[in-house]
Amino acid sequence: MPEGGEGSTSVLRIYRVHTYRRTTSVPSSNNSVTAAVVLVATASSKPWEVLSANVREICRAQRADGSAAVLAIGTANPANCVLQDEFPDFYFRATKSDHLTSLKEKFKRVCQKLGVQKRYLHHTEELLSAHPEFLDDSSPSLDARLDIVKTAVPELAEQACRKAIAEWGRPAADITHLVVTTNSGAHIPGVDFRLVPLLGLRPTVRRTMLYLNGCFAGAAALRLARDQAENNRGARVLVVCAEVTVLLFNGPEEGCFQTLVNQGLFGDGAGAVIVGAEPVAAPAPAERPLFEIVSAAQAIVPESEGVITMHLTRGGYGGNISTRQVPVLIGDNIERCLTDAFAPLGIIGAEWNDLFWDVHPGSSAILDQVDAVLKLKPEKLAASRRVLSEYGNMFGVTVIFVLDELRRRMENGEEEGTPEWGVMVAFGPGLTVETMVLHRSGTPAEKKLAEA
Ligand SMILES: CC(C)(COP(=O)(O)OP(=O)(O)OC[C@H]1O[C@@H](n2cnc3c(N)ncnc32)[C@H](O)[C@@H]1OP(=O)(O)O)[C@@H](O)C(=O)NCCC(=O)NCCSC(=O)CC(=O)O
Repeated sequence: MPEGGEGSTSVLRIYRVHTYRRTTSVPSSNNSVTAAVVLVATASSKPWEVLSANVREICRAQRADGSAAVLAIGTANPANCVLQDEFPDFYFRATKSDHLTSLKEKFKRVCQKLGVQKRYLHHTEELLSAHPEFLDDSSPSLDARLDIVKTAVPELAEQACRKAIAEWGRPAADITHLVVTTNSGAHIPGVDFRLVPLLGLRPTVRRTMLYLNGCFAGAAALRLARDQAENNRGARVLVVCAEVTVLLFNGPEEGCFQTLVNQGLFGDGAGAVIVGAEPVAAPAPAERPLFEIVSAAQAIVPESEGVITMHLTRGGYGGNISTRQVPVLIGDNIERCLTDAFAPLGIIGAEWNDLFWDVHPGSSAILDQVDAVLKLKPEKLAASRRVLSEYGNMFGVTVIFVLDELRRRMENGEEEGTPEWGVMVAFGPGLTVETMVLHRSGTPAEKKLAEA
């Protein structure tokens, strides 16, 4: 507030910082507006001077008081389910490569090592026979692949979002922000734009589209959503990650190990999460926080550029995953990343078995390495291993499935003595590591406090 001016003090103007009305059901702290700043000025003050002098208060009034929390989760997969045991036969038949007998045997061995039992894929044998150009990555096929994902990705994303919104229990029009990630596409306007009419979001919803963030995309989107929710009072952020890996599909080739890993590991799916701070009880149904997002960080592993790379080519995706190096580098760096994530919260020397874990299941070898380095009890990565086994590696979508699996296990009492605190860890291109400290909501201690 300005001090020491001449003349009498008067209320110059009330600036509405948020203008959500009660009818929108966006959380509000009074009947008409969520927050307002009353600017007081001397008679001689100019409005802009008053505004300048109050920037700090205006900004403060826009921020939420509590920490962001996951309020609902939804997941979806295409209908076409493939069993890992049957996949080598399908893959070599569909790509007319059955004559590559020793490569097929090697592929069978690799498929058994990845930790995957089952996956869902948009591409079927019919789709592949309609696109023989997809079998050879030197054939120009990018346009055809992009045409497929242009509709398939928004459709899959829509299914996951609808489930999250249904669980949340509020109208889609109450979503204020939308964060969408995919590696499957390169369109503008993108999936974010398509989802507005598909879901009945407001045309004023604030959209952010993240392309090509690899497997850390889900954690990155949640990190962004947390910042949005905490910096915009009343914000309800819909995060959706969706992948349709038809851009990655191509035929087997002697000497190209990368193709074998790509075809045996990755799956299609979508995961949606609604994030908001200060959950509200009215109007019913009350919002139910599942996990509070207490902190979020990202780090580049030193000298890792080139360990995981991806780019678009005329034949779909190009790029490289150094499959032998990735588990080793993750093992060498994970403890430091976790220590750095917990230190600002005052936790030094944490006992890793005291936490619950949502680790991106890049493959079995990666989870084994994390287990070994952190000396985790076998059940700690059970949710990550189950998702890898049932759905494959779905890039950034996977950590959302693991979060949903953790929630399901906690609600069903399958996680005896589940810890209150946990961590999400995701890996991706570079090598980049995302860490997110989570706090489970609705613990017995919290319930007791609420009842008192
Ligand atoms: C590829 C693996 C399954 C291989 O498993 P193992 O190492 O246990 O098995 P192994 O050594 O017996 O290898 C099995 C067969 O594959 C061959 N082989 C293994 N690695 C190879 C390589 N890099 N190049 C060529 N051949 C290779 C072996 O010679 C053997 O052949 P033979 O049987 O003929 O003797 C594993 O290393 C793994 O899971 N690596 C990590 C995968 C990964 O990077 N995931 C992250 C995805 S990316 C991600 O999640 C993030 C993102 O994309 O952003």
